[in-house]
Amino acid sequence: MWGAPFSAGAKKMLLLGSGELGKEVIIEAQRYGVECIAVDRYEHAPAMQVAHRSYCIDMQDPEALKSLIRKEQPDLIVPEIEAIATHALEELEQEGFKVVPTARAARLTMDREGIRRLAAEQLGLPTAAYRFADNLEQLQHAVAELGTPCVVKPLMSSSGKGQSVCRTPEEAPACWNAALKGARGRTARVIVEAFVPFESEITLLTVRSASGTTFCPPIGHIQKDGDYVESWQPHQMTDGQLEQAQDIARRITDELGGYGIFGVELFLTSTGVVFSEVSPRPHDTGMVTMATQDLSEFALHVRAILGLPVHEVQLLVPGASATLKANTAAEDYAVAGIEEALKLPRTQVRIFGKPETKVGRRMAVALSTADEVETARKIANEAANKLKVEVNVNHVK
Ligand SMILES: Nc1ncnc2c1ncn2[C@@H]1O[C@H](COP(=O)(O)OP(=O)(O)OP(=O)(O)O)[C@@H](O)[C@H]1O
Ligand SMILES: NCC(=O)N[C@@H]1O[C@H](COP(=O)([O-])[O-])[C@@H](O)[C@H]1O
Ligand SMILES: [Mg+2]
Repeated sequence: MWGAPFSAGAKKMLLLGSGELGKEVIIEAQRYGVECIAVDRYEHAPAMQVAHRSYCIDMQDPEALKSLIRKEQPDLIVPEIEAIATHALEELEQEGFKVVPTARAARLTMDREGIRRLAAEQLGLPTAAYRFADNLEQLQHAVAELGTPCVVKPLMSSSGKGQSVCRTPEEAPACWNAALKGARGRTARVIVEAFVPFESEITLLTVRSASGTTFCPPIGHIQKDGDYVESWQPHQMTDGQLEQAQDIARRITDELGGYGIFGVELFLTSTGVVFSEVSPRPHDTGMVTMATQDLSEFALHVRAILGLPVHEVQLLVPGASATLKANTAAEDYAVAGIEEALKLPRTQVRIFGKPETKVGRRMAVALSTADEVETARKIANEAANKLKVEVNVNHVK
């Protein structure tokens, strides 16, 4: 039970990170009459454009974070990205604020070391062999121990930023420099992972709610340079693989606790299912659920975090998503080709409305459904190819 937005009895949700995923979370929360506050490090972020109000702060600055939250007094603090001063969230939780799903989950998953040690060393989940390194010498030692190819990632980064595959020991210095450049956080430490020769990879969206734990049908995806370019649902798996995947997802999400959706990333290999990482929030590859499920991953997240019941998720139709990325940096841009994309059958597009482009920045996504996943993938890719980011179009206002 809650009052209208702006009233004393309003239910207030404060989102930390305001990208394309947060935009959909806020749209779903608005449907429940929740008062929505969007926060990010830059102005006019996508979720800010659909929120009741917004703030631009450095979310890695604990003092800035605490003073905003104490001022706003939200009922729910919803992390939408990893790069947040999570120790400040733990302090706020101690004061009685509710962090989604929990402040500890946000802290452990923002840092690849935290979640990897928990998954592999505490829970005994199968993962790639790994080492950590604080400098080039340690990285070279780790590469020698793990063998090549291996994958080097900054401890704090997402969407593949700063990640590289080290194919020979000679490539180690280039990998070290790439990690330093791409790290979002304030640490120079990296994780080095043995390369997993997977047959396919999936996201198993897992919802923890007042009704218990429920799983969405598996989402298959393809990543380029560590970032997702295409996803589809359902992904064909054997009963045995699905059982292993759900078992891993249940163990890691039970350990993290709290209510909300989790994107559990898994590799399917010839010898079994391997845990990769988990997001305690909606997942980019899960955008496909806006077209395929009765309740999208965003609707499920909002329902779960509000403490509402969540029933078994219904897959209504097979579908796929394909992304549009910018290839140059520009402040003036437009997305062309929307009409052509929408001429394709059973296709929708979502344009995120980011204020500027950057090299490799995700700007929009095409969503298609069909009677077969393969057809949906083909059409979603065709639709995304019709979309173009045109820069410096010199719009006259
Ligand atoms: N050890 C590995 N072996 C093989 N491929 C890997 C390995 N680690 C990562 N990858 C590939 O790189 C992709 C991105 O890796 P990861 O999920 O760790 O990065 P990320 O920056 O956290 O991405 P996101 O934030 O989009 O989830 C994986 O989905 C997979 O395709
Ligand atoms: N893999 C994580 C992911 O997809 N996160 C999504 O991307 C946004 C950042 O985009 P930007 O880098 O273009 O600002 C985040 O805010 C979130 O919505
Ligand atoms: Mg990932």
